[in-house]
Amino acid sequence: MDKNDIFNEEFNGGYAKIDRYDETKVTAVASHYKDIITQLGEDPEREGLLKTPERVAKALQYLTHGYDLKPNEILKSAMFEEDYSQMVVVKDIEVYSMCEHHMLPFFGKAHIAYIPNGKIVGLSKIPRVVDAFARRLQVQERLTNEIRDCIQDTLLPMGVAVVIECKHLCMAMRGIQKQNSVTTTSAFTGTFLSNDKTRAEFLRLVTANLH
Ligand SMILES: Nc1nc2c(ncn2[C@@H]2O[C@H](COP(=O)(O)OP(=O)(O)OP(=O)(O)O)[C@@H](O)[C@H]2O)c(=O)[nH]1
Ligand SMILES: [Zn+2]
Repeated sequence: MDKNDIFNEEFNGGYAKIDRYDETKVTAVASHYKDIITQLGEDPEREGLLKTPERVAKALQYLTHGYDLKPNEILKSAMFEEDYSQMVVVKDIEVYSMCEHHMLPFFGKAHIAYIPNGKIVGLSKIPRVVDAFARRLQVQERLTNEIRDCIQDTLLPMGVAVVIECKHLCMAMRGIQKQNSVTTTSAFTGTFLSNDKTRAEFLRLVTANLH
């Protein structure tokens, strides 16, 4: 099976099959989590917690499965020559990532545009690229730049625009505890950088989604 699809297929089916996980990693991570549960003052042997180390290990493996994906290969698998040179915008792409400082989730939406230069890409591949970079330990700024660079370097379009807006749980359920703050990051190449009108058009198309 295509490695890019291992977790997606399982989760499209609504259920994660245990045999798809890397059992060696699951066992190693789970044993650490058993210690962590003890250190937190809990009893890892009580019924509700017995399988928790393994569950957490599998959850973390899923939440970081982007390391196993090759985003540039994802794009290359569906690039088509096409004489279309207007902006292509894919907006409201759900983002779920983990902040690398606290390993707590940050989540929100990505809005992505490119202007073709002889080639278009299969639309679903853009959210797949977002996931490939988001499902890692991240900061929002690097996530934004990595998506931009991948699309620019692989598809070689006239320009790429990426806007991401996320809530960070490390700022909501701990720390500064701001429940409603949203962080917006953006990254541009080519025409989106050099042409104010093009950038404004992109921002106009996605602004309705910004908080
Ligand atoms: N720039 C950036 N910062 C982030 C992101 N996710 C979390 N952070 C911040 O990373 C910083 C880590 O700062 P530290 O002072 O080392 O950690 P801390 O003591 O837990 O900080 P507080 O969250 O302020 O309590 C915090 O300010 C977080 O808000 C991100 O995606 N981008
Ligand atoms: Zn954080």
